[in-house]
Amino acid sequence: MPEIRPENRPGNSPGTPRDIGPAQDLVVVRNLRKTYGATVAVDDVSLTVRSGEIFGILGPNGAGKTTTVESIAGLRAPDSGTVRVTGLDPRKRRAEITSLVGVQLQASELPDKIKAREALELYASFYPAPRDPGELLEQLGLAQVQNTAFAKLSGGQKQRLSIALALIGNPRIAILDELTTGLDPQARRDTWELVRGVRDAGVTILLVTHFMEEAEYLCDRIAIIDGGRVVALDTPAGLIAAARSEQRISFRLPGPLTDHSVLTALPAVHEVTVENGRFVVTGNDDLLVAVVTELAARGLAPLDLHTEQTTLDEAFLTLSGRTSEGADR
Ligand SMILES: Nc1ncnc2c1ncn2[C@@H]1O[C@H](COP(=O)(O)OP(=O)(O)OP(=O)(O)O)[C@@H](O)[C@H]1O
Repeated sequence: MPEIRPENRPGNSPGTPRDIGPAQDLVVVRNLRKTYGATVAVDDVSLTVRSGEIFGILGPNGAGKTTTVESIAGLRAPDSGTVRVTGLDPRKRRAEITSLVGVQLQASELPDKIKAREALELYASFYPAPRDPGELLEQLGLAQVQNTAFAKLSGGQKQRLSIALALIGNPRIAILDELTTGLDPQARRDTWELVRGVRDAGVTILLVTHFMEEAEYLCDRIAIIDGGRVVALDTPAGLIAAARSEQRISFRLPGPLTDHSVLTALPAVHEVTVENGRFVVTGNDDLLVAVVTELAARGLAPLDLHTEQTTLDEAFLTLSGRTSEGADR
């Protein structure tokens, strides 16, 4: 019996997990460099995307994100370095790469009058083993608007259509670039759930974004790119941990604590301040347990206790050495 490889199996759908086997290195980028005249778009990028993950490329405008993923899709020729997708050179194996890698079309690139279903059927005709357009319309919640002209679709529907177009060729990898830009919060959430469903069905996702919240919510691993270089690459939790220099807790006390040195003497504590009767204590990872235990030994239970977490936003700023104005673009 011939082997049916997952990427050739028709009808894979969100909610029907593919049997993709153990994770493998699907995309391997080594020392990628790409210039446009005097502009260094990508200086030196190395990363590996494993099968089954949602891999995020996060960074400010002009960081080199799009040039990196376009090189992976074979749309740009690197000046130096190597790119391999399932071991293939995307510039030399165009036909295979086109089937393996689905690229999200920017929604505005479709003609106004084309209907959602027509667009999908047209794109399906470009691929050797496409997915069924009707099934994709159903799965992406577009069946009701399949005969609606593109210009009349809502922002969320246009975005879902662009995801459908990235998936129509039944790819192993989908590149989604600025997936939710311009969407309202509900449409953004809906799109995130959809992307998770696509991944759960076995499509590896390479997600380009400059939204921290999106990267933190969706991605298994994230490469932070800045100035054409990878400045950090880890899980969202790993990036936050790497950037976290100290923990901070704050609380009130039901009774007086006249001598603060009982807290400052604890090895886990760096600093104690009191603002309007509220204690703010910073220290290392053991801070919370150490402080609460010490207070309990004195019969004091802290009230209104808050622990402050480092966010991915703060991690990005720490790891890239940027100011918040520089990151929020
Ligand atoms: N075709 C091109 N010709 C000339 N310069 C380019 C071209 N494409 C990109 N650049 C420049 O290369 C740099 C990196 O661009 P790139 O689009 O890869 O970054 P990005 O991180 O995706 O940015 P954005 O978030 O704005 O899309 C930028 O300075 C950009 O102006």
